[in-house]
Amino acid sequence: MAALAPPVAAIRVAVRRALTGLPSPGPVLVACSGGADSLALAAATVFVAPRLGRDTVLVSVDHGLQGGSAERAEAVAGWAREAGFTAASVARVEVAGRPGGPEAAAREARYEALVEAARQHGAVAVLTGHTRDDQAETVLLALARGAGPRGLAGMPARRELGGVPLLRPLLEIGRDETRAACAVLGLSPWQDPHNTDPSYARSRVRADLLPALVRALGPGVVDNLARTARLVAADNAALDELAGTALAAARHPDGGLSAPALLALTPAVRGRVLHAWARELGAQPGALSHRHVGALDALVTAWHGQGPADLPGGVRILRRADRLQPVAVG
Ligand SMILES: Nc1ncnc2c1ncn2[C@@H]1O[C@H](COP(=O)(O)OP(=O)(O)OP(=O)(O)O)[C@@H](O)[C@H]1O
Repeated sequence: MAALAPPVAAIRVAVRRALTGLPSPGPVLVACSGGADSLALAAATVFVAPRLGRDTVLVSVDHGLQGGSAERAEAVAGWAREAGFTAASVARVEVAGRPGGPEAAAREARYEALVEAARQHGAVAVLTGHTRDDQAETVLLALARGAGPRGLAGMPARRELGGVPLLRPLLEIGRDETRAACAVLGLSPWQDPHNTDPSYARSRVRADLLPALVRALGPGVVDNLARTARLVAADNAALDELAGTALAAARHPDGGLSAPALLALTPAVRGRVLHAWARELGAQPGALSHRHVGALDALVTAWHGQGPADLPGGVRILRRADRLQPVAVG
């Protein structure tokens, strides 16, 4: 019997590891664009999941943004049925009219459709094909925009998505391995023109920055960036836990927070407490910047009778005596 090609084996092992951690029985849903990463993921999942007693569902999202997108999504779903997926379908989404840039709008529409499909099929997890290279790009982009530890932690291997776990089993697999696996399996991945379009920052990182870093610093760079993300994520989890305890201790029954209690915290924990509190009060995480948290922090650490801090989502915080208090705007 011929030996299993190493990239195929590595991807199957990664998928098996991710699925073995799922607590409840039920099908898993693979989000597949037809690109090399998610195609390799789909091929591994349809091999591994049935051996663990799980059904498999594949969904290909048609964003309707490029000519031929509907046909391509249908072709991916057709391949999946032949490959042995229990169910495979195309989800057509409307991207226009959503807030944010086109990439963000497409992502939001895609995730909504995936959650809806997961509900329909009773899927216990949604799997995406993000790789170690995607993670390295995410870390570099976060570093360049000064995102802080939350951004440097990159993408988690698991998070909640509308009540369904979102799993990224390939975060420690290289893009060269997904391409090699597709080649070995005789699969022809689709090349997304967006991935090479220089008008996207991520494409420029992929095409120019990462190759330049590898040339300058050696081939271990991608792996090291991904490891940085894992290390920072672990520190973030510890700091978030401390912040949760500190937030509870600083709370006043009237809904405010004690300024002296906040002042006694280390800046790293205080920043997280204020960030968590602002989110709890309704400030949208995507719009909540360092500047907003800095204005809240100044009410604690640089108090000189200044006016309120206005946060996104119509949240206003002012300081009264020794307390930070939310007040109605308008
Ligand atoms: N149109 C789509 N339909 C279903 N899932 C998608 C679609 N686009 C992206 N995804 C999911 O999101 C993941 C990340 O997509 P993104 O386009 O950011 O990265 P990528 O590295 O180009 O992935 P791929 O090679 O699989 O297209 C994909 O691996 C896939 O699981």
